[in-house]
Amino acid sequence: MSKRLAQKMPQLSRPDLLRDKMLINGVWRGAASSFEVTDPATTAVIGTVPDATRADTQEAIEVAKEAFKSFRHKTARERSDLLRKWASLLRDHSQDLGRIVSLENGKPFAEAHGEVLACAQNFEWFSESAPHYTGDTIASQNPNVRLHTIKQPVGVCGIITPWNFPASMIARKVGAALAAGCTTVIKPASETPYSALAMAYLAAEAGVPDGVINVVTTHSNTKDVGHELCTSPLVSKITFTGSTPIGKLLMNQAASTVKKVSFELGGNAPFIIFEDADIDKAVQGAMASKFRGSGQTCICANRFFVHEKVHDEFVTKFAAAISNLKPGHGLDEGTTQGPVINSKSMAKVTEHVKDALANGGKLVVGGEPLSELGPNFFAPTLITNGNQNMKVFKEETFGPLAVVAKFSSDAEVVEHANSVEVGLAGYFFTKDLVRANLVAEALEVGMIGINTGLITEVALPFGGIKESGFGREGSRYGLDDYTVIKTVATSLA
Ligand SMILES: NC(=O)c1ccc[n+]([C@@H]2O[C@H](COP(=O)([O-])OP(=O)(O)OC[C@H]3O[C@@H](n4cnc5c(N)ncnc54)[C@H](O)[C@@H]3O)[C@@H](O)[C@H]2O)c1
Ligand SMILES: O=CCCC(=O)O
Repeated sequence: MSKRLAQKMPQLSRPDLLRDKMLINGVWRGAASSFEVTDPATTAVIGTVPDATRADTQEAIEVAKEAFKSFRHKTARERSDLLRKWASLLRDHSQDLGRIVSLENGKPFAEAHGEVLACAQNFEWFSESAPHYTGDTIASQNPNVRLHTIKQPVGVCGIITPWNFPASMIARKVGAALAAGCTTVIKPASETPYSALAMAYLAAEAGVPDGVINVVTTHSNTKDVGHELCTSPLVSKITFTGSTPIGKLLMNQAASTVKKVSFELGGNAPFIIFEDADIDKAVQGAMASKFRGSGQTCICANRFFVHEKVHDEFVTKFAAAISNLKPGHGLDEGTTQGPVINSKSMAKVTEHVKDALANGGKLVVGGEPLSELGPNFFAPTLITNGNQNMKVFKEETFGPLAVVAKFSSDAEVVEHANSVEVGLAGYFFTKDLVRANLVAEALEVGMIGINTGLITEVALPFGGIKESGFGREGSRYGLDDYTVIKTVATSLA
């Protein structure tokens, strides 16, 4: 273990939560080879985990299929109790889990800890939903027929998740899956497997039966493992959160066996400030929406549109707030801004900054890597004079870059906001009730924040439209994606 690593390795009150094996059928085991996981702030190695193969994945799928035979018959109350216990263990160990999330993802500890609590809330939500999720009695058109529906678990779910929320992207899916009575094979991102493994370890402690939750970690065999999950006839559903290009690839693969699918894909959120907005509130919202996770959340504001009458006031206050951010290691006290995940992300932020400046942008704050902090730190950056020729107005940066464009009319700004292929989240600030309704209806996105930059909570139906995907996670719709409706017609004649 490297010295650099030892400095940042968090002290855990439960060191056994840092698992270095994968979980198949209740057994913690290795694979033929393993891969290294690194701390994005330093690139020091945290440890190694198994590099699962297609054969390992087939085994995990088979045991999940076997476990489904009995798990599907657990009563809703029994599944509810399991989720409640799991949530409670997550709360008990939230400090340790937060440290693991922060270490492997890079986000500040406070954000990582918040993510763990969000996981517990997800399990609590689905624990409450399970016993209340029932079919319907339907009035038939025929007096001699009775119709009713039953909702049944879809079966084995393949779960593929990204690194930006190493814990909560899994919780949203596995919470709903277990509430419905499904079993799962989880493939976490290779950058952040430890959070997934720790959560699965606590699931076993909560009493989740062997084979219900399986975790396969992989790096060099990602394509094979993904292909197996998406094409195996034993898997009934694929749920994926990640980029739009990989989503399209997996959707194609899943079509071969007509699986039920839900896809939470990339965004490119517009953030609009109208002339009647409360500017201080808008700055607060912009900070929360743009810089959470160092700009690496799928619902991060990516394109700022500010009315010409309030542009200068907003820019001055936004620049001051950005200058107050404190970049550093996520586990260091006082850090409010971690690194980006890797060199590929650094390259993308750098490219978007250069491109914006080459297309007439004016640098206000930041603009450069913070190499003295580590290889993956980029200064929180603000650029004005934004325009539609810039790359950042066409694709998400997924990094700490905010570019502001001026606008002068509602029609113009809505047209620009809708000019991209994706539609996940959108935000706007106004005090005008009529405008608020009309703009909310006009924006082509799945989720809208009005006078707020923070929208995520478990009660909110989370998901996108257009090329941001489909399906809704959390909320009262969250179980629909993990169940099938069976209709029963009974003849009385
Ligand atoms: N809509 C949402 O809820 C949401 C949430 C988080 C992230 N995202 C999006 O995810 C992207 C960033 O995450 P990322 O870089 O990890 O995305 P990614 O698509 O590269 O990876 C996501 C997951 O897919 C896996 N993967 C990659 N290639 C694969 C393949 N060929 N077959 C099977 N699996 C494969 C990765 O290992 C990871 O587990 C951004 O575009 C972001 O907007 C969306
Ligand atoms: O990155 C996507 C999820 C964002 C969130 O949970 O707020």
